[in-house]
Amino acid sequence: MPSLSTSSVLVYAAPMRHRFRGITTREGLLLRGEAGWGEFCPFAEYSDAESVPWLASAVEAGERGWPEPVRDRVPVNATVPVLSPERAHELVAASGCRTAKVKVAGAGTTLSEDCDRVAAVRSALGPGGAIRVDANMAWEVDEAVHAIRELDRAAGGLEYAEQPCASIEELAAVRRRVDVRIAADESIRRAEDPLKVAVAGAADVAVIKVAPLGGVRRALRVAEACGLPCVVSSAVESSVGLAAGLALAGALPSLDFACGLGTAALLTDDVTSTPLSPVDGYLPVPRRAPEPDRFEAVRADDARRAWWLDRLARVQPIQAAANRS
Ligand SMILES: O=C(O)CCC(=O)c1ccccc1C(=O)O
Ligand SMILES: [Mg+2]
Repeated sequence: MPSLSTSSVLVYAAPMRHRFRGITTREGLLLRGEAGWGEFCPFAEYSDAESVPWLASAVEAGERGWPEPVRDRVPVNATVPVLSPERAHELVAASGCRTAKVKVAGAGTTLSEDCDRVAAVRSALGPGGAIRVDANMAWEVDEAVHAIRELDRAAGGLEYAEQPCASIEELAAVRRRVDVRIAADESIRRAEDPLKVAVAGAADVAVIKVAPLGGVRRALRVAEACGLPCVVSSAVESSVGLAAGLALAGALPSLDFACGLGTAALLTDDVTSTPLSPVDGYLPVPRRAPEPDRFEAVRADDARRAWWLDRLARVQPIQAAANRS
């Protein structure tokens, strides 16, 4: 993106319905190229170097667009933050989704609270639904083995447990000891070598995210190389960023599980009047990102806009150089 006029750069700040990953407002920068809109939204604490693939993903959307899809819709999971059982039940029942991903092991919470939340989600889904849990690396191996067994019982069967521990070696150790499938998330998106996970026999499922992997094409290569069934998941972007995730899910040769792309529901508002909110548990595979025609509703203040423009200006030259080499 050689010259970005400021009119084609929008910075949004959308409040979240529930605290998620420690954040209460999701921010990001939208940029427009020949092919459409792209989203650049690394989390605030990410370094400039870590933000490079996120920009590559936005530039791909803006300048090239995405490869041809092989399906026109994608099943998605409801994403359940650390909430009371009552609110978790409500959220899942209202989602229309047949799969729910429940966040567990949140700071200051107990396993018994997690079990109660998971049981409430089962009652909302009924016996035919699928429940997965995500511990975001919170457990040690023994703790994970114990928690996964308890949660599996409380859920009446878990589809998989996502990233129970931090390291690949720990994931492999847990996987040998439990009957529940193990999914790798952080191990893939922040690993130097994303494929190490499969090699180590550490996971049954790979969670892949477009932005941290540097765009749809690069994520497709990671998916192919890892040789595992993939779940495409969001980084809780606006619908502009979600569209890239759907393009990836739409282009994967096979898709065996629901994707974590139903996260528009976690934001109180979106940048577009045509948000990618699931209907009956599915999202369409779009050819390009939706127009941010409701951007005014979530326009960031001048200070946050300046912060994002600064970040973009620092990351752009690094990304452009990486692209050339
Ligand atoms: O997978 C989902 O259902 C939603 C996406 C999600 O959970 C997520 C969103 C932002 C950052 C991290 C994660 C995660 O999977 O850990
Ligand atoms: Mg995860």
